[in-house]
Amino acid sequence: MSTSDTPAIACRNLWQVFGPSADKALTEALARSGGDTNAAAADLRALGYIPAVQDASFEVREGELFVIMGLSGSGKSTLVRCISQLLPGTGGEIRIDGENVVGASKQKLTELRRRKLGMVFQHFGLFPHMTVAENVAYPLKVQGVGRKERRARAQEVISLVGLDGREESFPRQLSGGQRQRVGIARSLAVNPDIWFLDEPFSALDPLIRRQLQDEFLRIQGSLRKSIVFITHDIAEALKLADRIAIMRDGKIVQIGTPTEIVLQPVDDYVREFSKDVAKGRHARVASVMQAGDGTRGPDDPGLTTSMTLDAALARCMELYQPVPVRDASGAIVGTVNPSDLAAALQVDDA
Ligand SMILES: Nc1ncnc2c1ncn2[C@@H]1O[C@H](COP(=O)(O)OP(=O)(O)OP(=O)(O)O)[C@@H](O)[C@H]1O
Repeated sequence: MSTSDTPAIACRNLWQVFGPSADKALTEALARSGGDTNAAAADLRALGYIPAVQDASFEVREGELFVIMGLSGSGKSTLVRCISQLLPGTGGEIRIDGENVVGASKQKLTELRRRKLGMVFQHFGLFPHMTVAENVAYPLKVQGVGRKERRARAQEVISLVGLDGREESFPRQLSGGQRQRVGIARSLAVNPDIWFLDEPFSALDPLIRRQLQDEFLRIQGSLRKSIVFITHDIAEALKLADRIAIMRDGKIVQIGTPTEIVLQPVDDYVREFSKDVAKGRHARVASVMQAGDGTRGPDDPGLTTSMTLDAALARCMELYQPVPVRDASGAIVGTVNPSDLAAALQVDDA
C-alpha cells in the first residue's frame, strides 16, 4: 500500500537493450566491465546491440511534473515504454506506487494500465469514425462503465479541456490543437494516478502549443497528477517541469529543477541545451540568494525566493531614480527609468 512518501514511480538501474538475447548480453557485458556501466554500454554497442536505456535511476514524486528531455534517439520514449511495461526492460527495478511491476503478470499489467496509467502521444491516436464524446468515453467502455456514467464523465473531462459544444464532432472536423485536447480528455477519463505524455504538443504550431501548455498547467494545478512528460524542447521543459531529467545516448546525465539545469549544467551537452535560454526568465531568486536575516530598511524592493531573476531585477531597479541619456555630442536629451530598462529586456511569453 502506498503512502504519501512513496514515490509514484521509482526506477533503479533500469536498462533496455535491443538485440538478440539482450538479457544475457547485458549480464555478460556488466561482468566483463566489472560493473562499470559506461564500459558495459560501449561493449554492447561494439557488439551491435542498442542500449537505448542505460542504468537509469530516478524517482517521480506524487503530484510531480517530471520532464524527460534529450535529443532525438536519446532514449526518452523507450524509457517511458519501459516504465509502463510496454517494453519488458532488460534489467533493473521499476516500482509504481511502491509495487514492483517488473515481471508482473499480464493480467496485472493490463489492470495497471487501464486503471492507474494515462497516456497521451504526439499523434493523437483518435478513432476517426467516433465522435469526440465517443472517443473520450471509449476507455470507460473498455472498463465496463455504464452508458450514463460514461457520458457524464466524458462531459466532465471535455469541459475540463475546453471543448464544450464539440462533443458530436468527428476528429477530421477538428484542428490539430483540438484533436490533442480530445487525446488529453480521453486519457483523463479514467482518472489515472500517473500520466505519461510523449511529445503531446510537438505537432502543433507555436502559438497553439503555448496555449495548450498553459491549459495543461492549469489542469495540472487542479488535478496534481504524477506526470512523466517527454519533450525535446528546452523551453517547454523549463516552462512545465518541477524537475527535468536530461538524457543522452540512453543515459540520464542530469536531473534537476529548471533553475539547476539552466544555472548548473553538469556538462557541455546540458549547457548546449540551455545556452540560448533567457536565464532570467527561468532561474529564481532562491538560486542566487545568500541565506540569513538580511537587513530590512527603506531599500526593500519586496523580493521573494520564487520570483524570477527578471522580475527581481525589475523590482530592484525601481529603487533607482531616472538617469540622464545623452546624444552623440554629450548633450542630455532625455532620461531613462532603470526599471524600464530591466522591463524592456524581459520576454513576456514563455
Ligand atoms: N524496437 C526497437 N528495436 C531496436 N531499436 C530500437 C527500438 N526502439 C527504439 N530503438 C532505438 O533506441 C534508441 C532510442 O530510441 P527512442 O525512440 O527511445 O528515442 P527518443 O529519445 O524517444 O527519440 P525521438 O525524440 O526521436 O522520439 C534509438 O537508437 C532507436 O533507434
